[in-house]
Amino acid sequence: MDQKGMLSIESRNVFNILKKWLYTEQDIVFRELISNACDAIEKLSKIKEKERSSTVYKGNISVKLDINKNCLIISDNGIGMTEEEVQKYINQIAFSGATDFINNNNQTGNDTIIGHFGVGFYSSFMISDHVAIETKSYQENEQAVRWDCLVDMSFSMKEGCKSETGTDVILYLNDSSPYFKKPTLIFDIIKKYFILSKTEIYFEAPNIQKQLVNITEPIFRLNENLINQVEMNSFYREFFSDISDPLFWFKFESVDIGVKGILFFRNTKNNTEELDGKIKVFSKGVYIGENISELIPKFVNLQNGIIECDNLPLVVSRNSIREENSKENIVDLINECLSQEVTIYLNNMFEQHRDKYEAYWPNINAFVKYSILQDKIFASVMAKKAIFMDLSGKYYTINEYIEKSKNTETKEVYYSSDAVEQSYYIGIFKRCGLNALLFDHVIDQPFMRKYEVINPSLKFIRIDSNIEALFNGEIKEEDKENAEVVTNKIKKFLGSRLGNIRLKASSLQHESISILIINDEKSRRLADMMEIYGLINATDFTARELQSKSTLLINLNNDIVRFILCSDNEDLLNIIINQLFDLALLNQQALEPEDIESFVNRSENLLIRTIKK
Ligand SMILES: Nc1ncnc2c1ncn2[C@@H]1O[C@H](COP(=O)(O)OP(=O)(O)OP(=O)(O)O)[C@@H](O)[C@H]1O
Repeated sequence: MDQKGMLSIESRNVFNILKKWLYTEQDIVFRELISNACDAIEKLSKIKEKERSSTVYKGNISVKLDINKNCLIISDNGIGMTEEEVQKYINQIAFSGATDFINNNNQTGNDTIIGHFGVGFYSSFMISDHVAIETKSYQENEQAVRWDCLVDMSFSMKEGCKSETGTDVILYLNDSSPYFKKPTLIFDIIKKYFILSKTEIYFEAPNIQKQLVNITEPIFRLNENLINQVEMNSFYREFFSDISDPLFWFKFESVDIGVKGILFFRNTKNNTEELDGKIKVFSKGVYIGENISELIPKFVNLQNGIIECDNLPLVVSRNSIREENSKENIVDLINECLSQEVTIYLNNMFEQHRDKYEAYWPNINAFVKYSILQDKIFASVMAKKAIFMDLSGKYYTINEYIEKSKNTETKEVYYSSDAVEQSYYIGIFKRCGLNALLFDHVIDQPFMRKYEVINPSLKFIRIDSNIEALFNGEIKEEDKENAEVVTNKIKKFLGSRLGNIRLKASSLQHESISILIINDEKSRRLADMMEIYGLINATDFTARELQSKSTLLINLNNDIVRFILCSDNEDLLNIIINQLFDLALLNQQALEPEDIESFVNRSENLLIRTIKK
C-alpha cells in the first residue's frame, strides 16, 4: 500500500476552479491582463536599461474593442514571448515567468513586476470562450507565435504574423457581451485599476476615439516644492469626486516598510459629505482597494488619500494581504505608520503654526476629537492639543485654560454645550466677568467624559449647573430669617409648579441675578444619558426633572427678591413670583407649552399695571 508520488490534477476542471474560487468579479480579467502587459513593458525597459540601449524605449498598452471581429484586444509593446516561453508560461497553468525573469536578469526583489502565481492570464476565460495570443519576442531572429485556446482547454500553436515586438491578447466575445452595448464599462474598469499606472494605457471602441485612460505622472508624485496648489486642487477634486478643494494635504514616506502616499484633509464645512473618506491603496501602480479596514486606521479613513505600497500583492481577498505578508506583518506596520504620520503632522501644525491650526479648527475639530477617542497613538499626543473657544472667542487647550483661569486650585472648567440655548447663563457669566468654554459639538460630550477619566482631578461643569459657588453665594446668619420668609412665599405661590425643584436662598455678589434654575451636573448628565438611550423623552420636562436634581437659587441681594420679602400684596406677589419662575424656566428652555399662555397673559397684565400707575 505504501506509495509516494505527485498529486495529479484533472486539468479540465481547472478553469472552473479558477473562475469560482479566485475570481468573482469580471473586473479581474482586465486587471490581470493589463498587469501582464505592464510587466512585459517593465521587463523590456529593464533589459534596455541593462544593455544601455541608445534608442529611447517607451512602453504603451492599448485596449481595443473591435465590433467587426467580435473581440477585445489588449496589446502591449513589451518583451513578447518566444515559442518556448508560450509553451512554458502559457501552456502550463500556474507557471509564472516573473520569477524566471528576475533570476535570469539579476533583478533585485524591489522591482515592480506584478505577476507571481502564474494563473492570472486564465481569468480571461471568465468573459471569453476563445482566447488567442499573437506575440513576438524582443529577442532577435525569434519567430512570431499565434496561440489559440478554447474554454475546453484545447489549444493550437502556429507561426504568427506579428511584425513588431510585443503581445496582443485577443478575447473573442459573445454577441451578448455587455461590453458591446456599453464599451465605457471597460474604460471605467481600466481607469479604476490603472489610473496611476506609469505606463500609458489607451482605450478605443466603436464611437469612442482612441484616448489615454490613466495619469502617468500625477501631480502628487512631484517633489512637494514643485507642486502647484491650483493644479493639486483640481487633481484632488477630480480624483476623489469632491466638490470642495482639500483643506490641506501632506505627503509621507516610510522607506523601511516601502510605503508612501498623500493624505488630503477634507473640507467638511458643508456637512453634506459622507462620513467616511476614500483612502485608495495601490500596489505597483495598480489599484487594490479602498478603505481597506486592515490597512487603514478607522480615523484616517475619514479623510481622503492615496497609499502606494509595492510590497502588497494584488489580492484576491483582503484576508490574503495579512496571510501573505505575515512574516513582515506589513498590514500592522502600514496601519501604525498612518496613525503616526497623521499624529506627527497635526502635532507639528499645533506646535509650529498655531494660527493655521486655529484657522482650520472649525473644520478639523470633530476629526481630531473623534481620533482621540478612537486611536491610542493619536490620543497620546493630541488629547492635549484639542482646543476650545472661550466666551471671548479665543482658543485654548484645556491645560492652557486652567492655567490662565481663576479656578486653578479646583480645576473646575465651566462650559456651554449650546450657546443659543444657554445664552442667558452666558450673559450672566459675561456680566460677572466669568469665563467658560464652548463644548457645542456632539462629540464634545464623549470627549469630555474621556478627558475626565484621564484627568480625575478635573471637573467639567455646564454653565447652568453648580454655579452658585462662582458667585460666592452664602447665607449670612442675619439673612437666615429673610431666606425662610422668601422661600415660603415662593413655595406658596408656585405650589405644585415647583415639582421636584428644591429652593435655596443665598446672598449672591451679583445683584442683577434674581432667581436662577441650577442643575446638578451629575444628575443632569445621567438624565442626558437616559435620553440618549431612549429611557426618557427629551420633551418630557417632568421626567427629566425627576432625574436631574434642580435647584431654584434665590438671590437675597436682588431688588425683586427684596420686594417679595417685604410685600403683602398677594395678587402682585402671585404675578411676580410666577413670572420670575417662568423666566427662569424659559432660560432653561423648559417652559412647558401649556404654561406659555399664562406667561403671556401675565406679561400683558404687568404691562397694563405699569401703564395705569
Ligand atoms: N502580455 C504578456 N507579455 C509577455 N509575457 C506574458 C504576457 N502575459 C503573460 N505572459 C507570461 O505568462 C506568464 C503567466 O501569466 P499569468 O498572468 O498567468 O501569471 P503571472 O502574471 O505570472 O502571475 P499572476 O497569477 O499573479 O497573474 C507570465 O508570468 C509571463 O511570463
